[in-house]
Amino acid sequence: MIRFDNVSKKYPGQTRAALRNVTLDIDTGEFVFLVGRSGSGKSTFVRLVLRELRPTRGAVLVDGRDTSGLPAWRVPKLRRQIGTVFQDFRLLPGKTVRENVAFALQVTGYSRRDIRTLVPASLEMVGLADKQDRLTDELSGGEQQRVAIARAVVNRPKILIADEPTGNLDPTTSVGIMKVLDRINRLGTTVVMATHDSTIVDQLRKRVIELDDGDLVRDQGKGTYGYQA
Ligand SMILES: Nc1ncnc2c1ncn2[C@@H]1O[C@H](COP(=O)(O)OP(=O)(O)OP(=O)(O)O)[C@@H](O)[C@H]1O
Repeated sequence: MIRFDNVSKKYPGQTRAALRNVTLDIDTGEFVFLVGRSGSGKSTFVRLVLRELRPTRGAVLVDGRDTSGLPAWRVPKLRRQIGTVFQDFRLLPGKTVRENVAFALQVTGYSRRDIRTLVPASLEMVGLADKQDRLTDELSGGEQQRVAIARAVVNRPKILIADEPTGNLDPTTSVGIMKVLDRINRLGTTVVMATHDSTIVDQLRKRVIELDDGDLVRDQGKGTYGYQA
């Protein structure tokens, strides 16, 4: 589903590459933790998958397609296959839970009928079926992150990328978020989660990919966090 083939990325004006010769394959349906110290290249990795960046060398393939060669008009279609969730939720203020999730579908031209079935189904999956008419500003952090997850997967993307999704949440709330991500993964979505949360990584024992200063230094099945922050 995601393939990095000898990928290097150097930002303009930088002497050191942010990623160096990274080769890996993430199969359909996998759950992968992406770990590494601050500045090790995790966000660069994520941005390459989303084709916000192009590799300086090598190729990034998403669902079999080399993203470098994609013309600009095909990029939105690529991104629709990839749901994204961030540490800071990024919800629309002043709107309800339902409106936040529906918005993602409205802007991509879904019919009202599809929106009426997809939005409640997605909110049900994250455990917010009873909060659809609440303003997101009035929800707890954990609930807001659930809304963001519902929005990310409402169009049933093949891949979900979560960049520090528990970074602003307390440990108990984080466990709830991980249950939701696990449920989405079990339904067939490939999940890549960049995280500094060692407790979660050590508890869930999924595949762990570690970056260190731009190098892929570990790719471990049923892995642990594995380093001291
Ligand atoms: N837009 C940019 N221009 C120049 N250098 C950048 C840019 N973005 C990131 N970098 C550099 O690339 C390297 C990797 O950064 P990246 O943001 O991918 O790390 P990260 O692992 O996501 O860090 P964090 O855990 O703090 O989010 C760092 O040295 C960073 O300073």
